[in-house]
Amino acid sequence: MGSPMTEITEVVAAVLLRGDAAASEFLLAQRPPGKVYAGYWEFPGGKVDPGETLHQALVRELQEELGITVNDVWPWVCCEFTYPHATVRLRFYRIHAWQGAIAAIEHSAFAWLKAGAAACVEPILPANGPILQALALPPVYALSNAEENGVEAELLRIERALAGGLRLLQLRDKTLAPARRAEFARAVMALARRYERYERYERYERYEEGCAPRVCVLINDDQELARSVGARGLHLSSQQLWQLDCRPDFARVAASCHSAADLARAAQLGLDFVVLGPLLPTLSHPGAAGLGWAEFSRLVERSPLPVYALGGLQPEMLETACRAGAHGVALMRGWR
Ligand SMILES: Nc1nc2c([nH]c(=O)n2[C@H]2C[C@H](O)[C@@H](COP(=O)(O)OP(=O)(O)OP(=O)(O)O)O2)c(=O)[nH]1
Repeated sequence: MGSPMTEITEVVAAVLLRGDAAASEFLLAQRPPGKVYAGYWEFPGGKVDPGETLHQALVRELQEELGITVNDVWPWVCCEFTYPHATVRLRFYRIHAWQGAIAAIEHSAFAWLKAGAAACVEPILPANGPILQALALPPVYALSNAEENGVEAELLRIERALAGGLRLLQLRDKTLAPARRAEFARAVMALARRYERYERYERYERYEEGCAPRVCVLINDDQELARSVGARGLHLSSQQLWQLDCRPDFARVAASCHSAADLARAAQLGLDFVVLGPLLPTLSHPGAAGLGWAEFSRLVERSPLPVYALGGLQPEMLETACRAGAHGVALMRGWR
């Protein structure tokens, strides 16, 4: 028999969401007196009973705790955390629809919080800090494609997209000549600054001066360029993922992953999110078979980091991706 410290308690937790993607809110609930961590705020949910599937446990917990019925749930991130009382494996699910009115059957109070803004309740269960950060990520991660579109046309596309609400952009274009790429990066940063609005985000020390930029540009592969143009984000290739021994010092760090080992490495380095692919055959690699949705789901099932699906996707595939466990979609051609 294993010692209690090595046993893992399986827990399911629900991120109930309302509003559209641009201004969504999620529900936190306050743990009642008598429970461990009484008074702390959590996502509704609880332990999986013996013999139950994760889905059955989630449906039961939400009926017992909130009096609502759910059936359409999207698997999202999974993290392990060791408390003095137990080591838990928390499976988070995003839920956009339910039947019944939410009632405080077991909790002391509820609060709807704006995704990406400072949490207005405290204390929050210690395992949940990264979860709130993940909720601040938008559904689309846009990848620049100046190589195909030309720099001027790409700047126009970026400006239009920023005006339309794009918040997460990777400057890719690895084959542009270095001076041209630097010029492009400076121009992209100038655009991003024009569309940047700051929101208070004081809980997470990673952000300078307690603020999270609403628009984040991540430079692919080049820390020096990222610093020289003032980008707050860095995107690592899967190769760099294995060359670095610690997380580079940027507000947001992401990486490209192709395997379970890459995903584990990104989590170990404490990155913010990853892209995983290629999902489907792409225009750039037409002959290569993609992972497909079933393999994608299998790979992301235990990922503590939010995952964007990448490769041959269209914006309309966002929901399919989310049902497979993705946080969102990374697009090179389909964003506008
Ligand atoms: N429900 C929930 N539990 C969380 C979250 N974050 C987090 O670390 N946990 C931990 C706290 C607990 O150790 C464990 C959940 O156990 P619990 O005591 O709430 O489980 P339960 O509802 O089945 O309650 P009980 O029958 O044991 O009284 O997971 C979260 O966001 N939601």
